[in-house]
Amino acid sequence: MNPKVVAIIPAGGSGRRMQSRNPKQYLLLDGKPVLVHTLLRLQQHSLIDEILLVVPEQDRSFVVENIEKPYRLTKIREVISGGKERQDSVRNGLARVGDDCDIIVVHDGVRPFVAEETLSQVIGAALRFGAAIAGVPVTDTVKQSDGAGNISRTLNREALWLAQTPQAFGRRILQEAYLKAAEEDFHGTDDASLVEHLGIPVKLIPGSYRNIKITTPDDLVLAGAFLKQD
Ligand SMILES: Nc1ccn([C@@H]2O[C@H](COP(=O)(O)OP(=O)(O)OP(=O)(O)O)[C@@H](O)[C@H]2O)c(=O)n1
Ligand SMILES: C[C@](O)(CO)[C@H](O)COP(=O)(O)O
Repeated sequence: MNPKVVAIIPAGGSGRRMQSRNPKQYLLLDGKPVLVHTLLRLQQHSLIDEILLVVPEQDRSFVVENIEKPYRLTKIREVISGGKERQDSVRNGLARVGDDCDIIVVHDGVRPFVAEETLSQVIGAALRFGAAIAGVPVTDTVKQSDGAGNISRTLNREALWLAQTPQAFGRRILQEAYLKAAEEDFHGTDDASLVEHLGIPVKLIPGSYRNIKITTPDDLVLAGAFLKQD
């Protein structure tokens, strides 16, 4: 039997660094909200069975009426209220995952350029090894600051990667990681950090430099250029 794959899409942020009136997940790219671009990529992926979409609590009905229904996002099983931090939003999504799920894929609602191939490879590696994320090698030289405006050391770039989403995990592994994080008040900026905290190895799958997270106004300019090329 095929494994059941559920995608949790955290889109519950307010986009402070974008400094726009509307949260960045609703800003238009080529006439469609950023979040719709992202969701269509997951909707169209043959390995993804269900989507749990997490949005700001006050936006749930807006998202159902203006995103889920008009764009026929039929894989969305539930639109869930987000929490204060990204980790809280993913936790709310995780609470709605059924026991029949084998693999959970977490993917930021604001990474609209995720490639089909990246999703396939990350899901495949999670099936084989239990935990896998997409990432790209660092291309700049990385300095550690001493916190007072000086460099304390230069890190070895050979070993450094930028973590992206998608990040995929066996269901029980991610549930256990979130449980331990709650018990120990552990906070991470991605889901893999929580699994690493469990002591479980996580595979790094080379992704794409195009899989940007829309974070600042400059990212929207870049996204517009990528769309023109597609
Ligand atoms: N409480 C939160 C915060 C973030 N996210 C989601 O997690 C993803 C990555 O977060 P980020 O880029 O930091 O989004 P924001 O928190 O909205 O941005 P900022 O930090 O600039 O406020 C986004 O899809 C965002 O909507 C979420 O679901 N719930
Ligand atoms: C999960 C993530 O996209 C991996 O790079 C990133 O850590 C999210 O960070 P943010 O500060 O919530 O944007």
